[in-house]
Amino acid sequence: MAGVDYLADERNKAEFDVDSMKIVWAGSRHTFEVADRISKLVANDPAFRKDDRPMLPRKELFKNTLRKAAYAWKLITELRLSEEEASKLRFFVDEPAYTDLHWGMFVPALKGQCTDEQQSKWLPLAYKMQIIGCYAQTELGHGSNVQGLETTATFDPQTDEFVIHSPTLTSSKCYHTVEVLCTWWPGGLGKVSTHAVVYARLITDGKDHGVHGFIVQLRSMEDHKPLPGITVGDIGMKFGNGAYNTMDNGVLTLDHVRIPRDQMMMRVSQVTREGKYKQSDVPRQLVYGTMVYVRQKIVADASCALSKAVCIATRYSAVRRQFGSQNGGPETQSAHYRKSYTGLIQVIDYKTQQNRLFPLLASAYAFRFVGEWLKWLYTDVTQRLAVNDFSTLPEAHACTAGLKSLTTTATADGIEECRKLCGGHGYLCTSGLPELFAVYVPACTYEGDNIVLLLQVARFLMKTVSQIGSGKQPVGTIAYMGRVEHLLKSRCSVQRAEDWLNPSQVLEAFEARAARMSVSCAQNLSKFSNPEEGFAELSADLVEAAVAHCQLIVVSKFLDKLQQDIPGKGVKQLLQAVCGIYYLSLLHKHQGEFLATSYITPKQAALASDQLRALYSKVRPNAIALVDSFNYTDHFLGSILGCYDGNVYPKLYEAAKKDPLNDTVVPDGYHEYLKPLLKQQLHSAKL
Ligand SMILES: CCCCCCCCCCCCCC(=O)SCCNC(=O)CCNC(=O)[C@H](O)C(C)(C)COP(=O)(O)OP(=O)(O)OC[C@H]1O[C@@H](n2cnc3c(N)ncnc32)[C@H](O)[C@@H]1OP(=O)(O)O
Ligand SMILES: Cc1cc2nc3c(=O)[nH]c(=O)nc-3n(C[C@H](O)[C@H](O)[C@H](O)COP(=O)(O)OP(=O)(O)OC[C@H]3O[C@@H](n4cnc5c(N)ncnc54)[C@H](O)[C@@H]3O)c2cc1C
Repeated sequence: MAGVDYLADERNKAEFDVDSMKIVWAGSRHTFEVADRISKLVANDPAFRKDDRPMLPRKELFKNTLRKAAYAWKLITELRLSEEEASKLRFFVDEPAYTDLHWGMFVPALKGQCTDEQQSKWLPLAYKMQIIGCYAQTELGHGSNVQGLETTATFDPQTDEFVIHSPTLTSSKCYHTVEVLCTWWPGGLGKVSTHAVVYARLITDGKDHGVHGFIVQLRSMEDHKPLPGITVGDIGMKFGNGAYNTMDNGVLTLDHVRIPRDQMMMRVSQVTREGKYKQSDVPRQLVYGTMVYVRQKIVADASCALSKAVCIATRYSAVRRQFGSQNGGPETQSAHYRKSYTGLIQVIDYKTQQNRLFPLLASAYAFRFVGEWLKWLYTDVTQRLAVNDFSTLPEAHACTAGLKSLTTTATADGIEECRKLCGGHGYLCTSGLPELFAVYVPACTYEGDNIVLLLQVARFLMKTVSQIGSGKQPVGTIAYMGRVEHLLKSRCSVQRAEDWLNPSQVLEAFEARAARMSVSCAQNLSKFSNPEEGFAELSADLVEAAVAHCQLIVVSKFLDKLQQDIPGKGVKQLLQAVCGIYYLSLLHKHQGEFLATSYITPKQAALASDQLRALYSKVRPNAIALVDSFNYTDHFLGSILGCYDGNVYPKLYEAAKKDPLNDTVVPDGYHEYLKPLLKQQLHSAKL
């Protein structure tokens, strides 16, 4: 029946003010209002329909994405949307497209790597989309190993140009031979971009200066055909129907392509007219600056993807009933389970369901807050860099790399868990979860493979441990290492389950675990005469230490958030419970490490589990309101299982009827393949 809210009872149970929580989730009232307005604008416009994506053939799918992106741009210009509103519009359109790379990587690369003069030439064109750009770094043979890139940019002093070239064979220093060496993967490159920021080894006067960024025009502005020397195309279908196949990830070879000297991005280093290489006062690592920026964005995005999956799984878990009495008669399951008017048990009331779902709900909130903090950290480091203060760059690199790894791994795993939490129906495309997973999972690989990034964090940790006692006081997220002596000796003082709600107690537990794991790795490393050999041999332990450090950051930022003034009836109390679920579920999952480092005892671990169960009960009546606080429209969720009114079954039935396979009662192919088969069986049966 239209208009009935099947989740109304659930919503009435909420013990906190949902409207206030919506503002906490959005970050501010202003951000909430913008997001609310723009998400409704998108949801109410049929041009942004997306439920047909899994069914469309690739070419149609891609063209459809071009149409949506062009229409979105038309709206942005006609409605004179601000930068914030425009980026929200692209977000709520919710379709991977070349624009993600143009706005998300090309423009930031121009801003971060170009001189003021270069910016004044290129940025206005990019802002008006008179040129469309991508970020072309990864090659067929080199992704993680950026220093190993083989494309070259050789300065020609005769013409004042660089000659950009992809060699056809990898150089002999490689162990393997790749027949064609080309750029491979960049989004937006395959079919759309007119320009690219290409990363290549800079060679002047026969000397290799390592990898630098160059602005290269790829296609004619007249007819979109590739310019001379350029071969470019799409790399082919990727994981999942619909999903990321809206994006034209591309392949590019450059055959002695000439660009003017001033198209080298010259903020970090320059090549003079005479061909002299000059390094600015800024660290070379700033060439990697765009990656730091995007990793920070990816952390913020993780909470969006996870919260979407959690919203679907939570609403559906409240709708779905399994076991109990069919007719309100005697129970067939334990009386502990809350029963609905029908006598059937809502699956959300099973403790096993809560134990899988609520930590993910808590992670979505935790990632939201750590994402907010990381944005602050990034802004802070950018302001420092502007005045040549590079002191916080290593920490910013470690935090963005580590948190990108931690949050994307947990989110990808979490989306898949949400699919399983929805049982069989979670496997339907109409649940929204298969596509969400397929679109999200490459986040574990792009912008730095998650293990490779954790190894960067581990290097930072080992460096910090080696400097303990040198007088250099660790600061920021690593400040706890300054108290390492205390953390190595101290013991957890929890005596009752409620003691696990004490923030300082919790923080010390996570600090002690992280510090002990790092120190243990450093001690083991010191047994190797060759540190690099030791690092490689112990890399699995080092990755675990890096994860412990990153989890500590997320927990501490959630606890910090709770120190702030949070208005709204019951909002802070609920967030305290959610935060408790986040850290206690981590403690439970990594119990082995907390116990092995001897900070806690088995009894204290058991008390943590008792407290965790108590928090599940506290959160249960608020679960639907907690996911309503994300303020997602049904369009954005793209899921029948997660629809706001909970009217799941009729919608599933209607959607099934609309599947193209049901256009005819008798399927295409019946006369060719089924009828002869059935006839033959009939014939042999008669025999
Ligand atoms: C709305 C949602 C978001 C939207 C977003 C847009 C859409 C996105 C769509 C998806 C788009 C996907 C797009 C894509 O995928 S774009 C391609 C992304 N590619 C990668 O991420 C490659 C990953 N590899 C690397 O980053 C490097 O090669 C690593 C780091 C692994 C090693 O490197 P290398 O071998 O050279 O380094 P080293 O270990 O010798 O270390 C050397 C020194 O440098 C320091 N260091 C290293 N790195 C950084 C850094 N970054 N900032 C500051 N410092 C850094 C390091 O600490 C060390 O310092 P020290 O110890 O010497 O002091
Ligand atoms: C959907 C998608 C979009 C992308 N978009 C872009 C883009 O726009 N622009 C662009 O330039 N690139 C892009 N990429 C490329 C992406 O950045 C790389 O794939 C990524 O950096 C990983 O590098 P790789 O593929 O070389 O993985 P590899 O490094 O080959 O990883 C393979 C395995 O080796 C392991 N490994 C590698 N090195 C080490 C090590 N030192 N120690 C231990 N283990 C190691 C990894 O953990 C992994 O398990 C995209 C990739 C994808 C999937």
